[in-house]
Amino acid sequence: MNNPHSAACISHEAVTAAVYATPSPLVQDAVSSTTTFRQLFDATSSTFTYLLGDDSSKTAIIIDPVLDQVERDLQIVEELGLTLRYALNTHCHADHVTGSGEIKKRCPLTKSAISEASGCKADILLHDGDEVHFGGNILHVLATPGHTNGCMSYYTESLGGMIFTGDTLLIRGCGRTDFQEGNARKLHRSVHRKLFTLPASTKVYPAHDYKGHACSTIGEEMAFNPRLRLHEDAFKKLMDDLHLPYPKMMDLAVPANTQCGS
Ligand SMILES: N[C@@H](CCC(=O)N[C@@H](CSS)C(=O)NCC(=O)O)C(=O)O
Repeated sequence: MNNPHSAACISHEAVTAAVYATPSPLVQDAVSSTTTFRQLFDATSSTFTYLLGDDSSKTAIIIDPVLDQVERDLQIVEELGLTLRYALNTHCHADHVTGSGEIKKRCPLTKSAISEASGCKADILLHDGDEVHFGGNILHVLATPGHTNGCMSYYTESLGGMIFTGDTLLIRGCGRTDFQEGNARKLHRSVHRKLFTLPASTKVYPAHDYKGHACSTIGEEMAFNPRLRLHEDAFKKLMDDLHLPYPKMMDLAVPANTQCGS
């Protein structure tokens, strides 16, 4: 099924208005039964995978699974008695192969999802303002292009407010913008116009960390992120001058991830 509106979404306008207002009315009125949250790490690619479970319905979602860690991830899902409904990707990763396809093979009830703008195949193609429901919980989909054109961040009011930023916003850093339609100005605008309008207490969970961090908050990143504190022109110059080597697995990962969980 390629239509997200039947499977995962309602009321785009209401969500968009609520998510961008500060403080969000949804944050104040949130009713949620998410009590299971796991941050998992793949040391080879320095990738974080997130598992969120709804304790009432025992349904769960996984964000940015890594192929090499599917065994580990599904063991936790099983041990906690959860049923995976969605395997979401924040974008088409260039440094590792997504676990979505393998998870779908082993858990037939799980649907893969990624943004339509990514150009990747998946069961559900997401758009800005969509919602992903699991049990009593809602994940709000925010388009945050810049690292790639199809980058999405996922926001939930559960557990005091969490944003899964993919490679858009890293802790005290951000995703590079020198390939896969990367665009420094777009990334700066995504962060300042969307992520930095969330409540300051919102916890930030990125897709990667290379320095030993695990979590931050929107308020902390607004104050201390050395890249995103810069104005747009200075940010673009900094990003244009990074000259980082390409990810080792890029030539394998991008074609594989374009097929995603199809
Ligand atoms: N050495 C790693 C790749 C490291 C890297 O380029 N990370 C990306 C995200 S994965 S495409 C990035 O945006 N980094 C930002 C930065 O400032 O380092 C490998 O070979 O896989």
